[in-house]
Amino acid sequence: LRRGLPYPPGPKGYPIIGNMNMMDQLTHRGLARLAKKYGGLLHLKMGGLHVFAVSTPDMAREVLQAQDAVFANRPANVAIAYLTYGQADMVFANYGSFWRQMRKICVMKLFSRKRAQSWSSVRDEVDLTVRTVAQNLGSPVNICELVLSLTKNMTYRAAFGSFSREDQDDFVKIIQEFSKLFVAFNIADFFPWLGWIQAGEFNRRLVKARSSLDGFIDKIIEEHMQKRKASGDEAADTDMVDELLAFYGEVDASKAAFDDSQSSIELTRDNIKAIIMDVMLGGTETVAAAIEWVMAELMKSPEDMKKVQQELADVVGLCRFVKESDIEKLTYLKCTVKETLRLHPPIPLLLHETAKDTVVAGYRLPAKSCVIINVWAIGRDPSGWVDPEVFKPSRFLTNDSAPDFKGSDFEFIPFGSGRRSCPAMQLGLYALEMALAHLLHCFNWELPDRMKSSELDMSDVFGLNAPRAIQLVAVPTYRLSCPFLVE
Ligand code: HEM
Repeated sequence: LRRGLPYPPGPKGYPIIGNMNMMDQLTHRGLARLAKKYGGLLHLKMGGLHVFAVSTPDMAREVLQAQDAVFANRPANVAIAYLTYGQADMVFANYGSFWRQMRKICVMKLFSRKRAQSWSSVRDEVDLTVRTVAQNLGSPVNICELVLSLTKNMTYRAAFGSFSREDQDDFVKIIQEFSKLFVAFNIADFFPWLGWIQAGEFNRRLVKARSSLDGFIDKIIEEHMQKRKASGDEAADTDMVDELLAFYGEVDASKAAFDDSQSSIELTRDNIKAIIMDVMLGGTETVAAAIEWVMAELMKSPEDMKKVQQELADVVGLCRFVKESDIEKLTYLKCTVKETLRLHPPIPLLLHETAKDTVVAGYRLPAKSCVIINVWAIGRDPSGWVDPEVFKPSRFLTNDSAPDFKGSDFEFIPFGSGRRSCPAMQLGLYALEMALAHLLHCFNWELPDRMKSSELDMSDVFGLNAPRAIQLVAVPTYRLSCPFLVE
């Protein structure tokens, strides 16, 4: 029956290559343009690979709710399979008992509110960032660099505990190379029989990247194991590596079956390395891009900046610093964060894969197809939003039915929805809100060189994330009445 059904509409392709001449359209903007012509579920054929793009809230509901289990796998290209030790991590693991166990460990041991060290890493690094700004009052500050260094330090501290600056720089370079390789064009992904054309050079790059990560994390794992031995496994100050080492077994767990009935879980070194990489990739640029976009939107809209800062003055006052307990009362700041994540979701395209042949809206989708959910287009879809292109935080303020990002309002899914949604949403939001509350409470921000807010460029670029094309630079002045003590 399914074989008789048509594929969803899409641009006509050429024999053999299909739509590979349209590779450059596989971005959030390119796919949104195609969706205007072909609809909320469209079909492209990239060589031998079927690709489906989902661009409306209704279609997202079909895929992420009605048939969640069918769409819960991840497509793994050659680079992803190699760099994740054969999908031995959580982000790229296929849906099943292995992924379920990994996710349980990560949620309970790394991202939960009970893991105080992840959350205190946020507070310590926000504090250091505020001090850095206080030392540069009156001078232009590159906000992109400032917040990227904040989130890198935050994740690095949470993952590895203490760190030296050189170690961190090396690690950041390794992760950047991983990000590039994940999205690099590799002909073997589309025509496996043509892989030999590129194989030599591409494979050498993959091997080099993975052996750098091996060398780096092996050293850290050894140090942590020594520390555990010395303290009899009971060290009070545990970081993510310590938490993961508690599950370490000298078995080859990539081959071990993780069935749900197993009461004890064993992780290999490869699992531990791959999870740490997930955390660095998942938690660094996402949060940094979101902070920078909120700052940019507020500088572009002085009215909203005034409302956010007035709220901070009302709730916190101007003679003490923001405390964690203030955050829940900062309603307008929270609406501003939501509105920014609607317009600039840090992960604009979600990548899923079909586990079996299926039917959506009367169309056929074969097993092992790549399904791209365009969160960026969905957040701007006129069926879900009034004036979708306008930045208006108050749209989240007025009524109880305003969409929330918990995943059941399909017009607003910056953290995804369903089984594969972000497991660290609370931690990510905490970092985002703490950083913004401090930066906007302590300082006023002006654009440099008398630039008008209307002149601020809001273009984005496409990669694994969608950061600003032009880095935001602004000049801080101190706003509080209590003195700032820079040690
Ligand atoms: C503003 C911050 C963040 C945003 C907007 C965000 C967004 C997302 C999205 C959209 C997904 C994929 C959902 C899907 O494919 O359906 C995801 C997955 C994931 N995120 Fe986040 N994220 C954020 C922060 C973080 C942080 C701080 C961490 C870790 C420290 C993290 C770790 C992960 C992991 C491990 C996954 C993979 C889950 C899986 O495949 O089962 N994220 N995130």
